[in-house]
Amino acid sequence: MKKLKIAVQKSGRLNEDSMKLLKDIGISVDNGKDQLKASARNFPLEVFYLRNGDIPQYLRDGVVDAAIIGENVLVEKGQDLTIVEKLGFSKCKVSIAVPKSVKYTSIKELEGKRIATSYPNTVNEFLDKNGVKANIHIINGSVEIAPNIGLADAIVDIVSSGSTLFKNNLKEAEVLLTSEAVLASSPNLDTEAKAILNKIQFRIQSVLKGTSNKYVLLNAPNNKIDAIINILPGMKSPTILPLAQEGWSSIHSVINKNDFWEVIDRLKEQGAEGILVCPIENMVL
Ligand SMILES: Nc1ncnc2c1ncn2[C@@H]1O[C@H](COP(=O)(O)OP(=O)(O)OP(=O)(O)O)[C@@H](O)[C@H]1O
Ligand SMILES: O=P(O)(O)OC[C@H]1O[C@H](OP(=O)(O)OP(=O)(O)O)[C@H](O)[C@@H]1O
Ligand SMILES: [Mg+2]
Repeated sequence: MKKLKIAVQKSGRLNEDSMKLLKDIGISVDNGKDQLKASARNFPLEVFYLRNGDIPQYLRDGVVDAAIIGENVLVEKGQDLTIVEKLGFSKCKVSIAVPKSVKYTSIKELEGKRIATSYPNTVNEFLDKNGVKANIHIINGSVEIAPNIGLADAIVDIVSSGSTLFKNNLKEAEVLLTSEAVLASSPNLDTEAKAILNKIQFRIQSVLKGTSNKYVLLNAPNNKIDAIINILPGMKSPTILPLAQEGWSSIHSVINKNDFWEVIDRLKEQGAEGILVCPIENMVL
């Protein structure tokens, strides 16, 4: 039976969440700290543990069919590759940063300056778009140190909390892109590989929908049901069941995680009691 070959970062920021996602979609596979590949026990999938930065070339060459990879790496090295699904973890930005002491008002100020980065294509594209010419110095790690040791006037690197910039006396000047982990695919998948990838995508979508929603159960007096239903949209419409206590009902529904606390406050105002909130593992619509 045909197996889909999927690349996952061998070690680093994406590894743990990528393996957790595979587990959450019901695929069990050995975590390969010391191995290059492993077969899933219960799904036609072979996992290749690779460096994030090498994955675009492997996808392009068809060595692997799909990958969990940082979107920023695809922007840098894989604009010809397809993003199948955004995965919601490892969110970060790729930004220009300059020393705190420098007055920065526009990208034009980087004309003729030295920029240290591990993302030369991303930087060149941004500079070209803005009609600025600068000298790019490619550095593979600890890019933020470059201005402090006199190697560059500015840097372009990943920013998340901003603490690495802060520690190095730098400030964010421009955001070039925002990124998160994505499921990407090779350009030339055959029908069988596509079918397996579709199954994986469907399962991922169900898990992502589940984790972005919560299941809510509450009790309410019958004369408040209409007001409460207006607050709770639910998937189709809320479920309403009579309670043993006369004049009361139990209402069940699904709420988006982002609206959660605000909705709960409004439910309480309308007389909801005994509110239970449960996580949703999967949501198949
Ligand atoms: N501080 C961060 N916060 C959130 N996401 C991040 C952060 N740093 C990196 N990432 C994301 O995780 C990906 C992997 O980063 P990591 O530092 O683990 O590996 P790397 O050194 O870029 O890659 P390789 O696997 O090639 O060694 C990045 O491409 C980016 O998408
Ligand atoms: O804004 P922050 O939250 O500080 O995150 C940004 C830092 O995180 C990443 O480095 P990482 O810790 O992955 O180390 P690395 O440079 O060795 O990859 C990235 O290269 C930045 O340096
Ligand atoms: Mg890193």
